[in-house]
Amino acid sequence: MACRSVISSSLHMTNSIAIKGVLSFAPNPPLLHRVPKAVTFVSFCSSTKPLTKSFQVRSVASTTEAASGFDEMVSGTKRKYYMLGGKGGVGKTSCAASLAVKFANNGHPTLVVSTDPAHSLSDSFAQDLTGGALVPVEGPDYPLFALEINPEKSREEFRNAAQKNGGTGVKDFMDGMGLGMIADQLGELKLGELLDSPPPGLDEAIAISKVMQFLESPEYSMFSRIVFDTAPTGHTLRLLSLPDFLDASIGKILKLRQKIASATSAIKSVFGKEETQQNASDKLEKLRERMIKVRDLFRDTDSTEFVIVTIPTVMAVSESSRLSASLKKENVPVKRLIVNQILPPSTSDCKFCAMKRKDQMRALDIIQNDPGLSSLLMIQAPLVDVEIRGVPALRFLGDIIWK
Ligand SMILES: Nc1ncnc2c1ncn2[C@@H]1O[C@H](COP(=O)(O)OP(=O)(O)OP(=O)(O)O)[C@@H](O)[C@H]1O
Repeated sequence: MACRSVISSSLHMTNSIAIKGVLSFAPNPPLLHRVPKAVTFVSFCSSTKPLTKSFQVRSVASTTEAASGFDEMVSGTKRKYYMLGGKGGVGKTSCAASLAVKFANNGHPTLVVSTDPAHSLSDSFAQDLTGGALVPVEGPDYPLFALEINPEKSREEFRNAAQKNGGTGVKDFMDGMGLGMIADQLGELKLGELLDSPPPGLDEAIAISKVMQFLESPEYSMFSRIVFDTAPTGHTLRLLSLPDFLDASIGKILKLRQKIASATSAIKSVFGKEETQQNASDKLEKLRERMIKVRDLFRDTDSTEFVIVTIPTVMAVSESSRLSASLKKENVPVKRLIVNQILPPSTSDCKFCAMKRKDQMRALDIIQNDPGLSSLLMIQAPLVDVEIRGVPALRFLGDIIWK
């Protein structure tokens, strides 16, 4: 038996076999402006009797009834950061992009940033957003810009600054001056090694610190909402401890540099390198400051929230449970859990759908019994039958998720 149970956009439906209900969203009070929107829920199964309208609307409502608390997310003009993260492929980019569109359509000049080395923002918005610079996204009512950070390029900048001060460049320099003991201390920092074969998460740490650098510049001051589409869980977890590690490493290098400054200044002035070293030192100090800002930003309950995205499978939920525990341990504020791609209701399932639904129920059950996950506000997002690409599709998804 062929069976379909879908939720579809009125923008999308051309061959609606059985449109069962139209639910008009009662929009939340706008910050500046909001366009009312109607979304059509469709459910049909080719060989079974059609669903009744009342069942349809009631069932869909049960899928989406838990409000995301968007009112709270959208209120206020003070800048807020939202970081969306989870296992690979669960829909982080779609959820992040739909949130960014929703903020922009509610009056917030918004920036959506991808720090995932495998960017998919361009695919999600169906626009070319590559290039490592601010790119305007066409479509939303208020300004929405996207930024895909190039981790390779950022890492190269970091490497250059570090090498001049504490990496192999300085080590060789000091070896040459008979300061081997200090050089050994430098070896302990393992910074050169770190940069040569960076662990997962370093790229992301550097990418986010790059964003911090951008945010200090005046052209970024307009953004009141900043949404991060982060790299998959493993990277994010390592990222949380990296700023501390890097901060300590850079701090040690700077201290060391001060110690040897007097010993080397005469030699450096002979070789005319004083100015270059000072510039590099300033750069490193700035990077260190940014790392501290990144660390503080991740833990600032007033302005930042990490939203966990998952799907209803045992594997994804287990990973989300670990992520939630780690975020808690690191004092990163988490309030919401999106369970994405939930099968919409249907009176009659094919064998495949019935099995899938049972699996999903089991995964939802695990969430309810998980001490960390169950304490979060669960937002259930349905599996839709459109590919989430382009602003209209993101707006459609956003209106379902962010209520
Ligand atoms: N609720 C949904 N219904 C239907 N398709 C969805 C839904 N959410 C996401 N998708 C689709 O799933 C695919 C993966 O989504 P997305 O790129 O957002 O995931 P991701 O977690 O960011 O992936 P990655 O870890 O690879 O960056 C995309 O094709 C997207 O259109």
